[in-house]
Amino acid sequence: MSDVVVEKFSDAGQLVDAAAARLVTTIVDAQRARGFASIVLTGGGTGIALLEKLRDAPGDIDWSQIDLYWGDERFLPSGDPERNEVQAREALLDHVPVDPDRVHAMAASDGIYDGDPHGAATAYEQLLGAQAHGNQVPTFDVHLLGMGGEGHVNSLFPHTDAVREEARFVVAVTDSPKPPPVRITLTLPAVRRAKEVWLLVSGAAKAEAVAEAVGGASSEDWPSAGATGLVATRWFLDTDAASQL
Ligand SMILES: O=C(O)[C@H](O)[C@@H](O)[C@H](O)[C@H](O)COP(=O)(O)O
Repeated sequence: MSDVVVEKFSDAGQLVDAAAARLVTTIVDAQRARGFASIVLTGGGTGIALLEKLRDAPGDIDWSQIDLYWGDERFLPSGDPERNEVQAREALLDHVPVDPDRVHAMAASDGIYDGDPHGAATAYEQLLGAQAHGNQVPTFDVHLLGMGGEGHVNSLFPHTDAVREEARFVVAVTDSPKPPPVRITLTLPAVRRAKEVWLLVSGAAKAEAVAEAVGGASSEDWPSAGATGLVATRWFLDTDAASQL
């Protein structure tokens, strides 16, 4: 049984600062222990603010020894500012010496998977398998997540095939209730391959979903309830997001 850790902060800025500091330590520890770290990035305001903070305060991170993946992506043309990858590059990756071969972005809609998000999802699943040293998915050190007010994480929305998926590790979503409609997402079985899952959540609009997920609701109703790490699940909450706990 993995640990569930709930940490509360006075506001979103404090939450992001604490998560960034902890991420530096986690990455450095992983690099010292086995030579590299493996992190799944997320989009959204909080996830991108975390990357900006990491750019300002990177500690002893060895940028050449880190594998970066994405938990989900909006299936849009390359360079589109709404792509999580583009936002992550602007916030952090363009400014630090990461190894481009270790930055594993999901396909854009104007490349070889033009019109074929399912093909793009399959390709990303194969990429994960190729990086997994005999497993189907790498054992990520940390899978970062934001959360929507209805409990969505990655592009896993309530009462959808994607959140119910048990076999596939990456799927396409073609009818996302939040625009844009077409996305690629890791599934809950892939999220659960992370040693630690971190959920960064701020604001009163998320309070009900936080309470439901931490309280053990069904992931079909509240997807974040199913986002658990092998070793630990850490909730970084501001006071408002924690107000219904
Ligand atoms: O793909 C998306 O449409 C968003 O990225 C979304 O999934 C976001 O991550 C969460 O809604 C949390 O967003 P905030 O961190 O901004 O609250």
